[in-house]
Amino acid sequence: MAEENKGFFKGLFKKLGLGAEEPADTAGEQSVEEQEQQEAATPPQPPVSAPPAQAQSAQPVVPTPSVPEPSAPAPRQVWTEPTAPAPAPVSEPVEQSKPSFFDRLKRSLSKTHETIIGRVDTLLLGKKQIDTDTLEELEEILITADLGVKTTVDLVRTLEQRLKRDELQDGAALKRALKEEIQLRLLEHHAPLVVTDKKPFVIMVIGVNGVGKTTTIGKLAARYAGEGKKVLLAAADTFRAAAAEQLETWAKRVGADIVRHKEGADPSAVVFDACKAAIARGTDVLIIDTAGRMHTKVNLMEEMKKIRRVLTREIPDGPHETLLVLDAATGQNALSQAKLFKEAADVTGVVLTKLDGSAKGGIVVAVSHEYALPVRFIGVGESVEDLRAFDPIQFVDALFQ
Ligand SMILES: Nc1nc2c(ncn2[C@@H]2O[C@H](COP(=O)(O)OP(=O)(O)OP(=O)(O)O)[C@@H](O)[C@H]2O)c(=O)[nH]1
Repeated sequence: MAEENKGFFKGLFKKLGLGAEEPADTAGEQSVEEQEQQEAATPPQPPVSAPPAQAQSAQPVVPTPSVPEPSAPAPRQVWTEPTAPAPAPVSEPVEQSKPSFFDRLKRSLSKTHETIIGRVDTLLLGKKQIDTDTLEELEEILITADLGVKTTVDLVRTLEQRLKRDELQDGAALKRALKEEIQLRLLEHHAPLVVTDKKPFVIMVIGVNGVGKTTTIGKLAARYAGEGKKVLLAAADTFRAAAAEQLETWAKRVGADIVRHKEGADPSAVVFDACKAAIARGTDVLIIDTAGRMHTKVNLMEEMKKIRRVLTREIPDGPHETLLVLDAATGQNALSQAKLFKEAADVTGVVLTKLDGSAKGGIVVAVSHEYALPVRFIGVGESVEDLRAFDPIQFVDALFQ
């Protein structure tokens, strides 16, 4: 068995209480993630398979003097986690520090918790025995809770097998088994986004408009700039002037450079200039914002192909990550978008935004399992610290608690 598989099963057995030693390190965690880990009051993390290390190859750095210099970079600010609010009045000596990320995640998932776990609890209330009828009802709950038909059918089939093996004696056992099986499916494709030291490491961000793409780019820029990386943003969403302005505001705020053209300009031209500038300036991370206004698959494919053609001419192994942003609150629509973009744009990772306040968080499981895509980050609010590296164990724990 491959080493990483051993690690995976060891971690899994530990999670299931079947005895295993120390969990392996999660590969590729960034310093912000370390802060997140400290914050999160979660049980020990099982190992997750890190994405295959990308071979180091020297970038053909050909600085071209003719490259138009983008606007001067704002002074770099190092982003840190906001500090805890001021201490409470003396009358309340209880801890008043800001809630841990785990607590915030739990709160964000409270509607999804109601939709899935609340209904499962009602189903199991007073049930002395679990039978196939119970599993049929569970199937209906999961489908209507946005876990997707394919994932639900797979989950329920596995639970049926466990029922036959006499593993589901009561409601508590069924709930435990459901949690384990959801975690397993999320872990199957899980891999954090590892920004290697390729210069520049290119992240192309795609998704339809309004899903939180620009905000996500701003938050990512803050994360990487906070780690001391030199970040350049490419405003290749040229359809809407406000998009580039919004990106520029983020660039100033986090101390990143930006390359932008006039509204309506050719997105590929922005990408070309951004690549040249990134190479010339020794940028660590180049993040490309793209427009999400291609309504048909053919249009989308053509636009993506064109951008990639221009990009790979300058940076032959780029983009190193094609990040699809999906709005979790749109449920099944997000699933359809994942399908369309996966077919058209070689998606390598997903960001699920707006999980806060949404009852459709089950979509995280559906997107990951149905399309075999790693969820890299989740968005649980509008502020910078609300974009978090996705942790399947923590996510499912928060969902079930
Ligand atoms: N509550 C919440 N709001 C979010 C989150 N992520 C983004 N938003 C908000 O969603 C709205 C749309 O975000 P944008 O970043 O402008 O979306 P976009 O996909 O770039 O949209 P276009 O620029 O129109 O293409 C903004 O008001 C964001 O603040 C999140 O995780 N939670």
